[in-house]
Amino acid sequence: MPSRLSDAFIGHPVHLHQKHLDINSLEELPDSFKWTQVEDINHPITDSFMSESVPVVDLLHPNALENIGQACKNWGVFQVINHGIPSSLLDGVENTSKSLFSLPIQQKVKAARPADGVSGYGFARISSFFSKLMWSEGFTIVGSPVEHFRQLWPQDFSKFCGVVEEYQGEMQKLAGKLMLLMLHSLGITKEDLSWVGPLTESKGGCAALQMNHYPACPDPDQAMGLAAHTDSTLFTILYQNNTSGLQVLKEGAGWVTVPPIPGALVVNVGDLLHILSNGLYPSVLHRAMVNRTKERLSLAYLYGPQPSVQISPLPKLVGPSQPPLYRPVTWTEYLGTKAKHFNKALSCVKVCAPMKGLDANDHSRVRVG
Ligand SMILES: O=C(O)CCC(=O)C(=O)O
Ligand SMILES: [Fe+2]
Repeated sequence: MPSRLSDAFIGHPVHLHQKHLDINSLEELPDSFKWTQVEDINHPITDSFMSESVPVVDLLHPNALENIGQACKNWGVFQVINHGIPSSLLDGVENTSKSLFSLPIQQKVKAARPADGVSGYGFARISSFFSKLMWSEGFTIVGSPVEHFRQLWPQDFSKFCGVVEEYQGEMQKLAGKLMLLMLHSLGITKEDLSWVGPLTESKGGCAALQMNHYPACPDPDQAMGLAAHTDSTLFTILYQNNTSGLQVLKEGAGWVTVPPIPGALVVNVGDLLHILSNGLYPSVLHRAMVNRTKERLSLAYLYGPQPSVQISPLPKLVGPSQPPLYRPVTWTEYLGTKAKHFNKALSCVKVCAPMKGLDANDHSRVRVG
């Protein structure tokens, strides 16, 4: 049973049909990047008149706990302010990411992610589920970035490593804090769950840092930055630069843009928290759109438990009238299911059908190309 996150990916190699094409140098959108309604999913795009917006939670507000609970339940996503991460560190990590993606492609591919690996430069892992290509490039870091950064910047890798390591440390602390708040909002304490105590300690959680770059795109209306998906995490903490592009799907409202707020971080519920909460906190479907004139950067801190811990609906949340909807799975096992079934993975670990009609949070209706 793998105990390290990187080992959990080894059994699920990804073979992408988009090799090392440099999208930064393209002046026209090739047909292979043109998405139509068929490749996209069958939900309307909201117009600018929509009245609903993703909640903003102030972590220092006396009602923070209640607001987090409401946001997770109604949206599966919120933006957090007053989170304690210094803005100088956010700027530092944004600049590191900008420097990385500005490198010539020949340099970036020296740190390419291997087919059976998780760390390194490459296109989105989910690309293999779609017939069209996505207008983005990424760099994934699990554990120390030092090996890859030495390949990228043989002379001055250490200053970039320093920034990323500091960011990972701060994210780990914030994730632990948010994990406890989310559990408390469900009426759970860390004494109720044996694996949560160690998880929220300084080196307890497991995480990957995913840097995403969406270059300015000659034809943004036909392109897709990152196709609709849910994250296979407990939750994700995302920093986005000042270019909008992230959208979340809200039942009844369609795609809603998550506007960049200076210094704020986006927190979205992932599939494992969905399972843990027995579907009470829905894993939110999201995607990234692109821009004609501005490049966009985002940094997703993908947070989860120790890979071999069994995740199942919390005993306090199930009972005769609320049967457990999901069977126990480890993160490793779930990543395998996701690698095979993508947006149908949650349905694959479901044990019984919901009482009435379709489960609103079941994304298996999403078309995957
Ligand atoms: O770029 C974004 O806003 C979204 C990134 C994302 O969803 C991911 O990395 O999983
Ligand atoms: Fe995501």
